[in-house]
Amino acid sequence: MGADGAWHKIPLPFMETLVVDHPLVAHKLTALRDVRTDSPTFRRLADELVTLLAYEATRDVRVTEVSVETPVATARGLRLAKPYPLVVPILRAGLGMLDGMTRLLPTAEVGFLGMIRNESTLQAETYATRLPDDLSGRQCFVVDPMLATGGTLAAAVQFLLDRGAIDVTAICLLAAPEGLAHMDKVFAGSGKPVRVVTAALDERLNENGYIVPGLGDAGDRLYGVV
Ligand SMILES: O=P(O)(O)OC[C@H]1O[C@H](OP(=O)(O)OP(=O)(O)O)[C@H](O)[C@@H]1O
Ligand SMILES: O=c1cc[nH]c(=O)[nH]1
Ligand SMILES: [Mg+2]
Repeated sequence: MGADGAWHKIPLPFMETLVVDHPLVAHKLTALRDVRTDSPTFRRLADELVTLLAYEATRDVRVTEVSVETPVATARGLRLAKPYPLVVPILRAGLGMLDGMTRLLPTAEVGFLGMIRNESTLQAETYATRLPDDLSGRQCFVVDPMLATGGTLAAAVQFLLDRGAIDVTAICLLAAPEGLAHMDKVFAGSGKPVRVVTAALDERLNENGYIVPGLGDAGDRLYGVV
């Protein structure tokens, strides 16, 4: 178990993977999965869940020592270190997690990746890239609700490592064993910390590459596509 039962790790050869164990996370995830949950509620739950997961996912965010004057005396404290982290939502579904992240990290810079999984090949295709060219020295947080085959997330993380990111943490609402194994294989030799923080490790992928039991297509459920 992790910090007093807050999370547990999935044993993988390389990549650190935390599953957050908290009754509020479990409660909200259960409602998110429910096919009867409508899009407005689905959006609210995704927003709330990412904030709960981000609390654990940002344990290693870099800080710097400062001192401030209180109304009473000088106090020593910490502030987020510069350069501030980069938050990268993967469009479309990652957008449903952006507000929850920037609420917790208001000074973070936001980059964007537009990616879509070709549903016949299950390969990720990138249609939009808005990232800083130079990420040297930067911590990055990628948000995408679903880690299924891992093709999308692996490509997204690679974009960031190629630009010099020093560590990348992916926050996903659900992960499949196949996706974690793929990420672990792809980044085993990268020499840079890549980690995943999620609310649940589901059973498997079905023949269409959907997470079982999962929650369906996250983008469609977020944006009312029926
Ligand atoms: O791990 P993978 O097998 O790559 O699948 C996961 C990806 O699939 C979904 O995106 P989708 O391609 O449906 O685009 P959308 O977010 O716009 O719905 C989801 O939002 C992830 O990005
Ligand atoms: O279950 C899945 C798998 C990929 N993408 C989704 O949105 N849901
Ligand atoms: Mg989708």
